Amino acid sequence: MLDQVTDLRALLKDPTLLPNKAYVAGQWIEAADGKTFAVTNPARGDVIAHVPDLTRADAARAIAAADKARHGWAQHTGKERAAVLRKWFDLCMENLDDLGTILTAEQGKPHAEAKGECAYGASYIEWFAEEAKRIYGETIPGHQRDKRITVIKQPIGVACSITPWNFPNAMIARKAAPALAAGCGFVARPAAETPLSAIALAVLAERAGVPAGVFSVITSSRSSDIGKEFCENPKVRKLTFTGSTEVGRILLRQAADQVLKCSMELGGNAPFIVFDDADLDKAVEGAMISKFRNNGQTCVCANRIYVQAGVYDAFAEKLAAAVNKLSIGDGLKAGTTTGPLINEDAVAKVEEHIADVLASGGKIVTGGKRHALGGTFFEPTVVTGVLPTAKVATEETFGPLAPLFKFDTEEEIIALANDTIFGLASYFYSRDIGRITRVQEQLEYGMVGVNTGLISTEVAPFGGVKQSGLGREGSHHGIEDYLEMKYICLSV
Ligand SMILES: NC(=O)C1=CN([C@@H]2O[C@H](COP(=O)(O)OP(=O)(O)OC[C@H]3O[C@@H](n4cnc5c(N)ncnc54)[C@H](OP(=O)(O)O)[C@@H]3O)[C@@H](O)[C@H]2O)C=CC1
Ligand SMILES: O=C(O)[C@H](O)CS(=O)(=O)O
Repeated sequence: MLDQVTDLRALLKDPTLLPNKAYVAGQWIEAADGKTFAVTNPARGDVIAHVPDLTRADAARAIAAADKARHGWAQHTGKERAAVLRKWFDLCMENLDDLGTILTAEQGKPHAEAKGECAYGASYIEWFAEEAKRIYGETIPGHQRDKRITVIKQPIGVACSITPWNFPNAMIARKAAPALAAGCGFVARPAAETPLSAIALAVLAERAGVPAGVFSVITSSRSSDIGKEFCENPKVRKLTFTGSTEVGRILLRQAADQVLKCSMELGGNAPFIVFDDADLDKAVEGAMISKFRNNGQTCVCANRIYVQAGVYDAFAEKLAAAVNKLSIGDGLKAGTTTGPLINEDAVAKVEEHIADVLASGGKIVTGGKRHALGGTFFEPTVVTGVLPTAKVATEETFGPLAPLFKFDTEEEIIALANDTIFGLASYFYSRDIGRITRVQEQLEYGMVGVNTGLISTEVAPFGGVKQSGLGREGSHHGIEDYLEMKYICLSV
């Protein structure tokens, strides 16, 4: 338990996973001015570590080191880079228990779920270890008799990442893995709330043989300063960001001056649709995983739950019964299924959305208020009678609120589901193949779960359309964002 731990390392099998330093140019460093910032456990509010509060100058040093080290790294064969990434994957899996403890302590999700995230993150390292060997070019029949045309793919150069607190391991792994597989240099800046998972990943990358300078981790509370360095430093050729659409817009504006290539995994507002012909028990199972994974703090969470009129009451009753089985508590306590929210702002957002639903006649079926545990713990909540004009219909709750909207027809629900600036994930349950075919093609989203509430995997292209992002992560598509295509015309 973390009741009064002032140093998380006391809970680890391998305390060397947390040097509580930043990793820059192959060195474990403090901030030049000695400044640090505290990392707190959201379940208890106690400080579990202090890490260096690096500056823009430190980020510039990491970028310069990456720009120097990347050339030697790119001269490795794909197979040689694959071997290093495979070793990194193996070390992540060997240290899964400790990586999970670190993640739970800084982010709050239950230990089993945290280990699941770290295995999910490692799966991207494993996947791109394999993709490193398959960066193929092509030959094209010449347009003239004396011309020979080839196309080769080369690493884009220095890539920088900015990642959120909700998946502090997997979001970095999902970016660093393709970048390193492609032969890039990589500088990661994790969220200030959750820097420890990134530090542990760097420890294991160093042990796996990633050359000094190729991979750096900038721990800093100065997100804007570091972001500006990433966008303005001419040595940087790629920015990859996961976080809110609001911050994504800021970064895209900043990146424009350098015409910086950007990948953006941004906000979502996923519809979860249950048709009359659905298997209700499977739909409830899918709604639970989609809505309450990470306590509702994922970009692909069901944000709006639409239930066709004929099964609305039955679904609401079944969902509330499942929600009431959740076990709220400290993520390091055995049996916990749901941890705290990340901070007070997150609690306020959930309270705001619930109050808004109630003000327009909605009803609480279960939950609805802060949990008796106090702090940022919140009762998982189901509300009915939600109107299309509710805030939760257009804003991302990012918390444990399941708002049930009623609908009548297929045409009506397609229009409602698509009526958003977002387009990341969507889900629907039906057993009618004609309806499944029509609906999956009409939903304007980057990802569609049909009769499932969990779609994230390294083998498929993860990403959104509209204002949910640019580019895809994972799958054989994921490495393309870290490569440049070169056309060579040889006159013979
Ligand atoms: N599409 C996807 O895959 C995902 C999308 N998201 C979205 O992100 C939001 C929740 O995550 P949250 O962390 O609050 O999102 P934020 O967008 O607030 O923060 C994301 C990251 O950006 C950093 N940041 C914030 N402002 C700036 C800036 N001006 N310049 C550079 N970096 C900055 C943050 O640093 P710091 O926290 O230290 O300030 C953090 O590391 C939700 O909207 C969610 O939907 C989240 C995860 C995945
Ligand atoms: O940050 C997120 O919300 C993740 O992208 C969700 S997932 O990849 O773990 O599904």
